[in-house]
Amino acid sequence: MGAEVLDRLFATVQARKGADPETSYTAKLYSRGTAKIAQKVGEEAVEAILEAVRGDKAALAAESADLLYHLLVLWADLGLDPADVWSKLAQREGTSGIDEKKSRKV
Ligand SMILES: N=c1c2ncn([C@@H]3O[C@H](COP(=O)(O)OP(=O)(O)OP(=O)(O)O)[C@@H](O)[C@H]3O)c2ncn1[C@@H]1O[C@H](COP(=O)(O)O)[C@@H](O)[C@H]1O
Repeated sequence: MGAEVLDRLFATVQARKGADPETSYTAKLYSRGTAKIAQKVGEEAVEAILEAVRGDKAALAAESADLLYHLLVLWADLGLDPADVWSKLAQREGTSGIDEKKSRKV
């Protein structure tokens, strides 16, 4: 169900372009600009990391949802299609991160 939820959420945040920042948090983010949205992604990542280190799985799930939402808003703001990210992940399937890193070192 994960990818479907993300695709639906992306369609929703995409549809918020041009919406009223008074009634839509997503529209408020767009109105604040790319740098602010990127900063929010960083803040939510730090909050997720802190909950992970604390070992609080419920809080980590909530912060991870905040992080993914803000990341999708950042993609939409920049016109990045989530399909491009999904295909990157698909290309990497079956390639160990250890092997990939070795292939980058000469
Ligand atoms: N998934 C989310 C989602 N996750 C988190 N948030 C909001 O993200 C904000 C994060 O809290 P913060 O305290 O960091 O934000 P803040 O108080 O505004 O802080 P600053 O921006 O001032 O730093 C909260 O207002 C949350 O409600 C979300 N807001 C919206 N969505 C989805 O986006 C859809 C469209 O939302 P609207 O654009 O508001 O209609 C919703 O139906 C949801 O599906």
